[in-house]
Amino acid sequence: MDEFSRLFSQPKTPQLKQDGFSDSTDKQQERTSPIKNKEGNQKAPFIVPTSETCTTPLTVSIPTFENVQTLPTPMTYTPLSPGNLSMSPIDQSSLNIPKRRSHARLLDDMLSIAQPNQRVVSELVAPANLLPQRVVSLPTVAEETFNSDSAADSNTSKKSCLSESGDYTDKYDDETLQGFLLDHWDQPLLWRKVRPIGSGNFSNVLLYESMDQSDPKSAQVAVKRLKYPEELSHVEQINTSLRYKETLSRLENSLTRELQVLKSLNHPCIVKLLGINNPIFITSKKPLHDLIKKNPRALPPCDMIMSYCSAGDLLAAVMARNGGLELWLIQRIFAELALAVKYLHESNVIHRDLKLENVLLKYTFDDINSFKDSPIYYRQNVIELADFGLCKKIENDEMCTARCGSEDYVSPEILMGVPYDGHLSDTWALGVILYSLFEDRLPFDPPPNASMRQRSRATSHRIARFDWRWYRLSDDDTNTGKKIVENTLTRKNQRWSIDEIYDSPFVKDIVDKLDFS
Ligand SMILES: Nc1ncnc2c1ncn2[C@@H]1O[C@H](COP(=O)(O)OP(=O)(O)OP(=O)(O)O)[C@@H](O)[C@H]1O
Repeated sequence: MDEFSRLFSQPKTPQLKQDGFSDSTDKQQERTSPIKNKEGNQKAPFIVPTSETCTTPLTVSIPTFENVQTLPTPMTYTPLSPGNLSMSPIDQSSLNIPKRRSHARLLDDMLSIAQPNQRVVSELVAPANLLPQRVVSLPTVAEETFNSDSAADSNTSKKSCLSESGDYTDKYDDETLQGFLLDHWDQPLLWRKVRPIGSGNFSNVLLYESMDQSDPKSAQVAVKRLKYPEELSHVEQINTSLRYKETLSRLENSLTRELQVLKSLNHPCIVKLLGINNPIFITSKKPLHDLIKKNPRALPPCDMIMSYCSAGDLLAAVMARNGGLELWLIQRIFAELALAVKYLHESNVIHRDLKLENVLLKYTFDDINSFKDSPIYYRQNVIELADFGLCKKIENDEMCTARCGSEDYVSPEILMGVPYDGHLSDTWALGVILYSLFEDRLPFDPPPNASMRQRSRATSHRIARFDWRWYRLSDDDTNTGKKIVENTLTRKNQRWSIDEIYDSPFVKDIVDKLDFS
């Protein structure tokens, strides 16, 4: 098995519980904690207003981010000027992005699902002696619980669930999926399993092909199979514990939100929900409760039938070619991503989990290169944005309080625990993505040639300090995309909105040429 195959065979790190982050209420609590300077002396307090009163607490505490408790007062963002670096210290041949490590999504909705002994984000600091190298996820307790690679396991439990769960199950076996295209609940269709294609913290994704192949749109589909938490998947009798009920409700909220939002979206650069294995997941407001009532012993599987992107996710694709994506390709991919996010924000949806793994490619880089000069180049989208598990439909000026996202992409205001504007957290994540494509490293990883001390600093610490800089592009004054990064990886009151990103020459030059109609 070569190195890349080995990397990708690693299960993703599950999203993790933050005990101190259980503020699922809308009202933000005041948090207090002394801020210390380098010597450990208490500094002037950092101020966090409450969402309700906007009064000033004396100090702030950052719950459970042990390594963040000594945050300095966030500094003005000062990326080092290109002139300060005569030569990039980065080894141009090395690629430092590839790390399937901390997909540490602080999923507010899932808090009660996590096991008490799961890792927390602050444990994901790079070991002090870590040399620049690829880092993969370390196995965790939760991975043992929901082994993301074990499609076979999930099939087994699926089979036993299904045989007992009534409707929509009789035609099912391990290799065959019965499902329904949206709003065609009276016409069951059959798909045959081809192979697993990916896995996340909350799902396994498998490729299926239609048995009759009559509809090209659903001839090949990606089936996103929800992973039920252990405590929900092996219920031998009706479980009336409070924890069980909370877990069920939170999972149900998250699932129905993802499905309803996906169902409402229609954009070429966004993955499509084509159907579902059981219409109750779409038609009921409380599908899991309804299903449990039907069969209290186990939950039947939830299989979302999605459009299939045959070239996989962007992180995997970038890794497979060891980075070094050409500028025109980065520009094209990012322009489509900006289009997708603009559409989402105009639809009052925030994504909250924008990252390289959630950008899916319809074509390989080689394929894109091969039709780059043909007229279809601008008529065909090359990406689809996926994973709406953390998305939220919001009112116009609604602020969010749920701390969620993936560790490397999360904005400082989310880390700080203050109510945040989800639009701006999305544009922060876009900045992280674009930087990563330009530099082949994540912006808040330990810098190349970092000292032991710098390495031991948490990613969250660097994020809170806006501590990033250009390396590979330090001397490049021609790349107009740099402006997007510089105006997104910055304080929220200076940060670009999606419209500003869209209007920047780097994006506009491409989107003006696109014609997906
Ligand atoms: N429509 C698709 N076509 C091709 N591959 C897909 C598709 N959907 C998902 N994948 C693959 O499966 C992986 C996991 O999917 P997804 O991110 O939706 O799951 P998740 O459990 O919500 O993940 P996360 O832990 O990131 O929240 C993706 O990174 C991608 O590699």
